[in-house]
Amino acid sequence: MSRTLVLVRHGQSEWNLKNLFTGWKDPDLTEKGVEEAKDAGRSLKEAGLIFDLAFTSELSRAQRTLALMLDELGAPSLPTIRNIALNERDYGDLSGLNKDDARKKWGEEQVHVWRRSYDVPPPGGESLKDTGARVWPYYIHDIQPKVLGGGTVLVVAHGNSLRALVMALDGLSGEEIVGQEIATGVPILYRLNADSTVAEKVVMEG
Ligand SMILES: O=C(O)[C@@H](CO)OP(=O)(O)O
Repeated sequence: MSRTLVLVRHGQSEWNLKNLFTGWKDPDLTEKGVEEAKDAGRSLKEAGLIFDLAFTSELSRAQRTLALMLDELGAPSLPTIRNIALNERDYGDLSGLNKDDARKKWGEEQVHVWRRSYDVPPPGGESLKDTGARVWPYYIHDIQPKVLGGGTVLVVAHGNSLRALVMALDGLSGEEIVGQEIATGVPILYRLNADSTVAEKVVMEG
């Protein structure tokens, strides 16, 4: 019984590089992002992981990261399910704005609250709690059964959609999640017990 779940944030995007709030906007990966995706695929291959199924969002940066990883894993036609529930948090009116310009306009602290707090939404967008309210049910109904059925499942998504998932898997509070960052292209491996609790977590850094 593998019961293995691997979470990967997409590689660096053009808008990560330009320091823009991205949310549901759809920029491509940078060259560095392409390399990060390939490295993630290679390290999972070296670790001997053989996936049964992959999930990703409706956004190109995650889909392209997944495709690059699957090429490295030698599994380019792995069954893949795309769902909007795994999309990045909707950044609302901040989408497309430069993060430093936003800090100048609204102040460092307010921007940090919008970016990392649990339940304060950015103007016109989703809080992490709102994001979790779509990510977690999707995990429970669609992803978790595949893992508990004994599968090895890959999820390639986004910084905040994965923060919402990690918060629930790790049992973190609204205060604890503030300090959690998900690095681009660094696989986070969970092995689950039969009762769905986490048996082991490994962050596969370089
Ligand atoms: O802009 C975004 O959509 C996210 C992820 O890149 O940014 P932040 O890290 O500020 O939540």
